[in-house]
Amino acid sequence: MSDSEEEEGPDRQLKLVVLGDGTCGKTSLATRFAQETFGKQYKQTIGLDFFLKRIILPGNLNVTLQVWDVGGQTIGGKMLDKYIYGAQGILLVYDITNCQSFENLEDWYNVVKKVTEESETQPLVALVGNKIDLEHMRTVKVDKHQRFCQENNFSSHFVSAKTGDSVFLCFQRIAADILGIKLNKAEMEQSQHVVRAELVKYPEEDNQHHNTSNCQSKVCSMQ
Ligand SMILES: Nc1nc2c(ncn2[C@@H]2O[C@H](COP(=O)(O)OP(=O)(O)OP(=O)(O)O)[C@@H](O)[C@H]2O)c(=O)[nH]1
Repeated sequence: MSDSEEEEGPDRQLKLVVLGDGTCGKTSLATRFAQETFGKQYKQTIGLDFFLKRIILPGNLNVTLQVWDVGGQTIGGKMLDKYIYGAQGILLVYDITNCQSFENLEDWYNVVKKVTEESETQPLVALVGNKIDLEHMRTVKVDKHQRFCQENNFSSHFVSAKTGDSVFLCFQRIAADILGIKLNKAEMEQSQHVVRAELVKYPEEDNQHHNTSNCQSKVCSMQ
């Protein structure tokens, strides 16, 4: 073992379980975080998918996050308890444009409580509102989200798996909270994803240029 490995010590491993209704974006969230990709095509998760990602927290602490992406159809099934068992963090995910996906989190959380009531240590639970790129279609009010967090002592997150907005920050904050590490403002700002939007400039005189192949395209970066 090299000196630097000795100094760093072994990686910490955390099990994070992602729960919520089908199509709220759990797989998209996990793949955005672990692989930095996003697929528009919906492919239902049957049972469970599994992702690993190593992050570094302040103090040079290496943490490997095991992300358990649980299919939305597993609620009521026999395996769900086993997936949740031993988790240090639970992400309760809903789609901000789909009220039902928010209301149903009560059922998901009841399963979590049942599985963990006998455990010595309770998992950290995070409420994650996904699809904030669709803010104009929001049906779940921010107030409702905040109230649910306060009533149950959840940490609060809003993300977009599609654009990547706040996804890394969400996982980083959850890992840091579990390990009792405080992130300062600069560290959190560094983790904010830059959202890239495609700007397309159409020809000014439509009747002269019906062919759009000479459109100019620029990329606009926002934070
Ligand atoms: N606009 C938008 N679409 C998203 C976002 N996240 C996911 N989607 C889309 O929503 C659909 C469902 O996403 P999934 O990640 O497969 O949903 P899931 O929760 O894993 O679904 P199950 O496997 O059934 O549990 C897909 O078509 C995604 O492309 C997002 O942040 N914004």
